[in-house]
Amino acid sequence: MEVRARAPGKIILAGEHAVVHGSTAVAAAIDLYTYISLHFPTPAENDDALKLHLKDMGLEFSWPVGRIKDVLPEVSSHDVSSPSSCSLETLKAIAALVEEQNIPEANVGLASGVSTFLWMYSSIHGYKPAKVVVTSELPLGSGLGSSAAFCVSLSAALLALSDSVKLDFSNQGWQMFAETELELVNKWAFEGEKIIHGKPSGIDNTVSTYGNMIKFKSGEMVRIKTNMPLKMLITNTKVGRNTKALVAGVSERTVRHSNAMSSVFNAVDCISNELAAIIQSPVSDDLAITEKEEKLGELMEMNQGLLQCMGVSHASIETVIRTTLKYKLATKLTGAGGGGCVLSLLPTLLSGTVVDIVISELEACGFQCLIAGIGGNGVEISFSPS
Ligand SMILES: Nc1ncnc2c1ncn2[C@@H]1O[C@H](COP(=O)(O)OP(=O)(O)O)[C@@H](O)[C@H]1O
Ligand SMILES: C[C@@](O)(CCOP(=O)(O)O)CC(=O)O
Ligand SMILES: [Mg+2]
Repeated sequence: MEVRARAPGKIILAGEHAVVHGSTAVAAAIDLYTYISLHFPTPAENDDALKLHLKDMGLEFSWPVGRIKDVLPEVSSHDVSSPSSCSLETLKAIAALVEEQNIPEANVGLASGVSTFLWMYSSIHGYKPAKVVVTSELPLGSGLGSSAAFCVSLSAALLALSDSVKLDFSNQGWQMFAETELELVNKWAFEGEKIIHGKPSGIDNTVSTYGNMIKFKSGEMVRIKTNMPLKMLITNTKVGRNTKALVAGVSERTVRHSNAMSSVFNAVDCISNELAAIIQSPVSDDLAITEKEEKLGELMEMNQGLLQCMGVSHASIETVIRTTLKYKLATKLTGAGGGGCVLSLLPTLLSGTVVDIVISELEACGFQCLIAGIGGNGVEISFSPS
């Protein structure tokens, strides 16, 4: 039996970083996915290793299950139905297992993903041999939530073949989990995100699990139904950055200037709530849509100004803002910032020719542009006999 899981990436329309400090944020799933396949060897295959194949990078890792048991003797006693956090001590032991694999210098960022894998796998399946293959359509470390899509798809695949979840294996094609199972998938994924992000708000794993569009505050999600067409140009500045370091930087600034930062976070909270209200309000005609788009654009620009206050913008992001402003497009960073991806709102009445010109100007700067579908399904799984 083999299971495949796929989980989407996301864009944050408003509220990144502030959401870590209790403000509201608004996020939507995008139609770019991370895929995980999980296969338990048959006795005939006589394999006693846990194998992880990161196909896009051409990297394969393998641990004898006995070695994992020696290094992590406690981890398999986890109650799968109630996830808890990975302790610092366990994380240190896992780091030794990761180090043995000699991840190439150019891919060191993957170490936290590999640690997350080892912890989630052994917590849910103990010391059982398996082969796990990962592929992703998402750029890693770019603000589109690759870390959450990885944790959610991994959590879904692992739980799908665990005793804690009951599923219909005979179903063909992609299928969704029931509500209580989704909750468990999301909880495990959040614990995984903690290993990668340090202090995640939970918005990324939640939108990747449930899909569509959500409003999120202090761990609570409210589903949003869009009442207007929403088209965003996503520009990847290709400047690498790390969410954990950026989140920590904002926290340090919050300690230094607590009153000023709490006003910034409060302003972001108002922006996210207003943005969500606009997206949800009914529209009667094209004029109403144009008015709503103008308000959304203004709110995105205000949010970007506040992200700059938090210290998470970057020269490459400012270049995208300047370039798109020539065509009157509103732009803000999405995700952790510091480089990574930037969103520009494409109004409904904007001509395709202008969009093409903006894209070619941005690509001439060395950036990469894409227009992703917004608001699709969350995590799904599919079974195949093998
Ligand atoms: N497909 C994947 N395989 C292995 N690790 C992954 C994968 N996707 C994400 N990760 C982990 O997540 C990290 C990127 O997460 P992060 O810095 O939060 O950026 P983002 O979530 O915006 O892409 C990677 O460096 C890696 O450790
Ligand atoms: C900055 C933050 O708000 C979003 C991070 O998203 P990403 O990992 O850059 O895709 C952090 C969080 O909410 O956990
Ligand atoms: Mg992330």
